[in-house]
Amino acid sequence: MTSSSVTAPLSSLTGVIERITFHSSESGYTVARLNTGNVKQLITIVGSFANIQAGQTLQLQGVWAEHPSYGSQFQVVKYKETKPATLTGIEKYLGSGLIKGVGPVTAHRIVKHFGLETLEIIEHQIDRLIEVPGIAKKRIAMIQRTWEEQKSIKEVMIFLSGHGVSTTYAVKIYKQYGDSAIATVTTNPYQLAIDIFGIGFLTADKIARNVGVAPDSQFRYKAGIIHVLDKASEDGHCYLPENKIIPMSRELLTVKGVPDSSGSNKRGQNEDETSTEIEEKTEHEADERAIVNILSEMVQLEELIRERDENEIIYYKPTFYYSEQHLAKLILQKIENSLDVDSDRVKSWINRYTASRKIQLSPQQYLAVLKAASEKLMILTGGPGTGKTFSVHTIFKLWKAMGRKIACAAPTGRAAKRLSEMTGLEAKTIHRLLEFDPGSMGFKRDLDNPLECSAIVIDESSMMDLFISHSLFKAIPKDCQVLLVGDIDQLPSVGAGNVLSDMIASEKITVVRLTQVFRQAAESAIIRTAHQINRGHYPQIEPISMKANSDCLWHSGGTEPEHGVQTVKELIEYYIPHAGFNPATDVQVLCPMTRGVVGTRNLNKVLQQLINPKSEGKDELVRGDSILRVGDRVMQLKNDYNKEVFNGDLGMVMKFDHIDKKVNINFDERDVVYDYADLNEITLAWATSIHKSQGSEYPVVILPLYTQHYVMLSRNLFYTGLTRAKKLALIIGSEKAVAIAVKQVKQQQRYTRLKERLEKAI
Ligand SMILES: Nc1ncnc2c1ncn2[C@@H]1O[C@H](COP(=O)(O)OP(=O)(O)OP(=O)(O)O)[C@@H](O)[C@H]1O
Repeated sequence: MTSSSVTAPLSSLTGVIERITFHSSESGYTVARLNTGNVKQLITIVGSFANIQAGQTLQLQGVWAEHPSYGSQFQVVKYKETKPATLTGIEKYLGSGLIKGVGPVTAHRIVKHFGLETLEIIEHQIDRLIEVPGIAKKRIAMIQRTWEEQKSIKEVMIFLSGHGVSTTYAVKIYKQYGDSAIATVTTNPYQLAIDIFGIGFLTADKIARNVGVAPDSQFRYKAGIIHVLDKASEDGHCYLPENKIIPMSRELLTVKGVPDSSGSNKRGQNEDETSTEIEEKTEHEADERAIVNILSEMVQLEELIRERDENEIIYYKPTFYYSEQHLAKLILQKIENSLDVDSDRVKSWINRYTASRKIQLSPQQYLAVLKAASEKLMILTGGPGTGKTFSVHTIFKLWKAMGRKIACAAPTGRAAKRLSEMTGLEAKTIHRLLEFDPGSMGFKRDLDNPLECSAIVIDESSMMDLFISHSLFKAIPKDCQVLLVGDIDQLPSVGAGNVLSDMIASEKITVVRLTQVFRQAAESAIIRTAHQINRGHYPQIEPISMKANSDCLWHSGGTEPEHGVQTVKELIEYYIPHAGFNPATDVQVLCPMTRGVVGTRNLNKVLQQLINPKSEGKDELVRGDSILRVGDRVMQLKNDYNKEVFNGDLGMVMKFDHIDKKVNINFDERDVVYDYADLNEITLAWATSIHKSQGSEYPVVILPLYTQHYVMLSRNLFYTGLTRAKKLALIIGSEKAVAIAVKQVKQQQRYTRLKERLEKAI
C-alpha cells in the first residue's frame, strides 16, 4: 500500500473515512477526509488505494507533509482496514449495503439510539430495535434475516478485507463460492479473475501474494499467460504469436514494487495502474525459459492450442481455436452448393415487382436480389445511403414469393429495432433469436435444435464477433439461406475476431458491394461527408453558425482538450436547444477514447452536471468518486444473460431502493433490477466511446476529435462515429486531428485465422 517513496520515519493514524474527495479508478490515487474522533477537524489523507469507501475504519501509516495550497496532509504509505470501533464506523458499516433493511438513515437512527452497544444489541437482543423510531416489526425480521446471512460471510469479509479486498468484491466472492470462499481464495486466488467480473489478474495476484503464493509459482505463470491472451482478445485478437505472448507474459509476471510489511506491492493496487513516482526495485524477474516451458505444458494439457501458421508459432485459448475452426467448417459446408433456382423466373419476378411498384433497381441492387434467390450464403455490403435497406426489402418480397420462412436479427437490440422498423418484420437480437438459456449458460438453438426458418437476414453483421457468429451458424438449418448485411468500412466487432472482413477477404463467399449513393441520401451532408472520409479526402464540412442548415457541421473547438469540453458544454446549453433538439433525449456525445479530458469518463461527469444535475427530489447514489442519479443515461458493460442486458445496451436510471440496495434501470421499456453490488456492470453514458456506439443511431451526435486521441484516430473510427448521426452531426476539434483520422487507414491488425481456414479448409 504505497504512495510515494518516503524516507522519514512513519507516523500512525486510525480513523474512519468520512468522505472521498477524489479517487482515480485508473491509478488508485485518492484524496479523502479521515475522522480520527473530532468531526470538526477532519484530516486530509492522500495516497494510493485500490478500493476505498466512506465508512471504512483504517489504520494508516505515513508521513505528514505540507501542501503549498491545501495545507497539512497525511501521505499514506500503507494501510489496513480494521473492524469499526467508533460510532461513525459502526454507522457506516451498518449502512454500507450489506444489511438489507438498513440504509444510511436507519443506520444513523440505530447508532444514535444504542451507541457503541449497537452490534451487541443486533446480535443478542434484536427485538430491541423496535425502540428505534421508524423501525417496525417487519423491518426487524428483514434485518434479522440478513444479519444471520451476513454472519456467515463475516469471517470471509474479515479475511478478505485483511487482504485489501473491498466490501463489494467480498460480497461477490461470497456469492460465487459460498462457504468455500476462503478455501478458494487461499488455494487458487487466480480463480477469482476467471469467475468474478471486476476482479482481474492483478487483483488476484495481489491476493495471491498476500496469502503466500510465490511469484514464480507455476500457478501464477499459467494465470499470467491466460491473462495476456484475455487482454489480447479484448483488443479483438483470437490468438497471439509466440514472439508476442512470451515478452508480454514476461513483462506481466515480473514483479516490481516497494514491498511493505503486509507483503503487498504497488502492482496489485489497481487493474489499470500506470504511472508511478515510486523507486521500484525488481522483486522477481520473470524467466523466459520458464514461460516457454509452461506454454508447452499448457499445450500438452490442452489448456492452450499451439498451431504453426505460414511464418510462426501461435497460441490460442481452446475456446477461441475450436470456435474459429468450427465456424470455418460450418461456413464452408453452407457454401458447398447453391440452391437450384430457375433464374429466368426470378428475373421475371423482379421485373414484374419493380414495374408494379414503379421502382428501378440499380444494376448492383439487381444483382443482389438475383443472387439472393439462389445463394445459400451471401454478403451485402455498402456505405450509408447506398440502398442496402432498399435491396433487403426487395429480397424479402422475393423470398416471400418463393415461400421462404424468414427470420431477421441483428447483434444489438437497437439495430434489431431499426431493422424491424425498416422491414416491418419482427427482428430480434441474435442472442434472443438463439434463445439463451441461463440454466446451461448456452443457447437452446444449436446444431441439434436448429432455428425454424428457411431464410435469415442479419443486419449490422460487421459487429458479429467470433463467438456469436459461431453460435449463429451452429443454429442455422442446413438448407436455410443466409444474407449478411453490413458496412465493411465500419469498425470491426467489439469482441474478438474480424468475421465479416475475413469472410470477404477469403473470396469464398458471394459478396455484392453497393457503391452508388442514391439521390435522396446524397442530399445529406452526413452521408456525403462519410463517403469523403471513406475515400481518404479531408471532408468539406460547413462551419457551425446559427444560420447553418446543413445536417453536418464543424466547430473548430481549439487545439486544447479543455476547449473541447467547453465547446461541448456550449453546444448542449445553447446550440442544440436552438436547433430544436432536446439535449436530454436526442444527443449522444461519442468520443474516440475513455481517458483524457475529452474522454468519456470526464465528459460524463461534465454532461451529468449539465443535463441531469443534482436536484431536490431526484434520488442519487454516491459510489467512490462517481454519482448515479435518477434520470441518468447509462450503458451496460458486459453481457448479462440473466438480466438479458448486453454489452453496449443503453438504459435510464429510474429509482433507487436504498433499503434493499437495488436500483431499477429501464432498457427499451423494460425495467431491470440491479443489486448495488452489480453496479460495476454499468457506466454513465451521456458520452460513450465510438466503439460502443456501433449498431446504434442517434438524432444528434457530437463528435470531438483531438490530437490527444492520436492512438485511436482512424478513418473507420471517424466514419463509424459520424454515421451514427441521423439528423445532425456536430464535429468539433482540431483540423490536425481530422487530417490524422482521415489519413489513418491501417486498421489495427487483428490476429485471426478465419480467412486462412476458409481459404485452405484448415
Ligand atoms: N433503387 C432505388 N431507387 C430509388 N431510391 C432508392 C433506391 N435504392 C435506395 N433508394 C433510396 O436511397 C436512400 C438510401 O437507401 P437505403 O436507406 O436503403 O440505404 P442504406 O444503405 O440502407 O443506408 P444506411 O446504411 O444509411 O441505412 C433511401 O431514401 C432509399 O429510399
